[in-house]
Amino acid sequence: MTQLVTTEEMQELDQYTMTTIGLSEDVLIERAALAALDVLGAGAYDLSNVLVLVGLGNNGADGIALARLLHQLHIPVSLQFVGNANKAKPAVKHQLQIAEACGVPRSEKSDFKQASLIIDAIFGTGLNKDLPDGLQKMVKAANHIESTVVALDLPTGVNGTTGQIMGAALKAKTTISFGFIKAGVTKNPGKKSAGQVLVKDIGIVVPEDFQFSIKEQ
Ligand SMILES: NC(=O)C1=CN([C@@H]2O[C@H](COP(=O)(O)OP(=O)(O)OC[C@H]3O[C@@H](n4cnc5c(N)ncnc54)[C@H](O)[C@@H]3O)[C@@H](O)[C@H]2O)[C@@H](O)CC1
Ligand SMILES: [K+]
Repeated sequence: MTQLVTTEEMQELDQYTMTTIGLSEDVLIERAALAALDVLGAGAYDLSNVLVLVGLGNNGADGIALARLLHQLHIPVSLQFVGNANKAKPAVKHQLQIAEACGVPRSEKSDFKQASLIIDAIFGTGLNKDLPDGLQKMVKAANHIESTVVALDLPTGVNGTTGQIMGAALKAKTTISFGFIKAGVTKNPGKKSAGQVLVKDIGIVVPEDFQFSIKEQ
């Protein structure tokens, strides 16, 4: 049996875990990154040149932490920001400081053809409007050359609740869902963008009286 969630429910559970239970945001980010590392380390991916595409919210923070973990294992990895890093959320800036201190390389221009694997850490459950035009173009270019993409939590551009495509969506080989599978990756067209969907525990706590809006499947 699998419990699906809407993005609103996932955000509520993230908040409950942080504010009521007291597990820090950094711990959740580190666990998300470790969970993704677990998947990548299982041997199904070419890790010879990993490119992590990073957005300005916590999905990006997960990606930066993952890049650091890969770098510390001597796996060739570089980080590329999508958007202006100065406008990033505090968690992203914090992860970036740590990554820089550890010497994780940053790349300014995307060369999708060079990458053996692209990690999509641009948008997750926070996506609430269509992708900006420039990002739509970038997503389409990446899809066009059929890069191997592993999406963190959700493929960028997929509405996590409805499965709708918000302008354009990255086509992933695998989507690693943190905590719970978001309903949007079980409904087309989001399902097609998500590829194989895996779910990984990151320590999210569910209140006893919590009512999920979707029945277990
Ligand atoms: N406690 C938490 O909140 C946790 C979050 N985690 C990760 O963080 C993700 C959610 O993070 P965020 O809520 O920061 O959101 P995202 O990182 O998905 O998005 C970042 C922000 O971009 C803005 N935005 C939305 N749509 C946009 C658009 N079309 N164009 C431009 N800007 C747009 C929103 O303000 C949004 O908060 C999850 O999917 C998961 O990967 C995990 O690290 C676990 C813990
Ligand atoms: K993502």
